[in-house]
Amino acid sequence: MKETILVIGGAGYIGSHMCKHLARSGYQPVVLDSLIYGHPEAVQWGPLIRGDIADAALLRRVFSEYDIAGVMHFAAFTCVGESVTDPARYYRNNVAATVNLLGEMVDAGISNFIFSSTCATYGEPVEIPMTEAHPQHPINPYGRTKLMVEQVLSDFETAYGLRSVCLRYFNAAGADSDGDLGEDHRPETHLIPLVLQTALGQRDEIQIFGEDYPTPDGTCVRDYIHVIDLSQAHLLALERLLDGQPGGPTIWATGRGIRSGRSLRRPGGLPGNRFRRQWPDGGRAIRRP
Ligand SMILES: O=c1ccn([C@@H]2O[C@H](COP(=O)(O)OP(=O)(O)O[C@H]3O[C@H](CO)[C@@H](O)[C@H](O)[C@H]3O)[C@@H](O)[C@H]2O)c(=O)[nH]1
Repeated sequence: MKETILVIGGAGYIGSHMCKHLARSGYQPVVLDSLIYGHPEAVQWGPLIRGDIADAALLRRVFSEYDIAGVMHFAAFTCVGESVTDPARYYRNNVAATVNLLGEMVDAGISNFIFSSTCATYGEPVEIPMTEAHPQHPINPYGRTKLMVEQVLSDFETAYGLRSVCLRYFNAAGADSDGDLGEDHRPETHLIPLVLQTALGQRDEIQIFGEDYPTPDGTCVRDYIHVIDLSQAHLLALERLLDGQPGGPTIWATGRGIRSGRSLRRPGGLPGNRFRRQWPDGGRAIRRP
């Protein structure tokens, strides 16, 4: 058995896939999750500690109980629209609680940190394809919370030697190929699960947000990367730090943008096409932040 890795948010979508991948690769994942959004049944490859990273006493207990070689952090709030309407919730959880975690890691002498950042730290692209050097001007509070943590990490490395890799990734999609895990947000706000739920008749309708983007059908473009590929990316980043190599930011994407409007084509294997394009007021679909 290799090292023990603390996976914060390991009961969530990407975090749970990460735990399975860690276990298969010979590591022992230990999950810390508040279970606000996580699913306890998704934690199958190691212990689950229920708690919040804002709780310093809990973190101290976890760090003294386990010999933790590295921390992977997936426990952010991620709904872009909600971050606009309730930014306090996002800055408290995504920034303040994460700074608490990092401070406790420094005190415990744990110096390897893998951070799930986001391409949302870039804002509107000024050049495509984007590289790590692309200017970072996030356009919503969610993206700003992630950028702030990236900046904190840079300062913590300089001052305390806390090394980190920030994975700025695009839209996670897909599910575990054995069927053990999948995507299950409650409430669900993500495009692909919503399309599938609509096609299955579990929802009456889906709206495509925005028809005035500079694309052939006017809908927004995203780059969807498979969650298993993302797990492998996180593992490579972790092993780089465990090998003593320097960290830094890194982009993960497929390089192939897909328009939201294309998601309304009949999903493979599902009967018929339940989607009817309809706008009650005859107007255009409004963009979401
Ligand atoms: O009912 C819906 C839901 C979404 N969309 C659009 O579909 C695209 C994808 O949306 P969604 O699946 O909600 O993902 P994002 O808003 O792009 O955000 C995700 O992807 C980001 C990286 O791109 C991550 O940082 C976030 O955590 C993650 O929620 C966007 O253009 C949305 O406006 C719709 O048109 N209708």
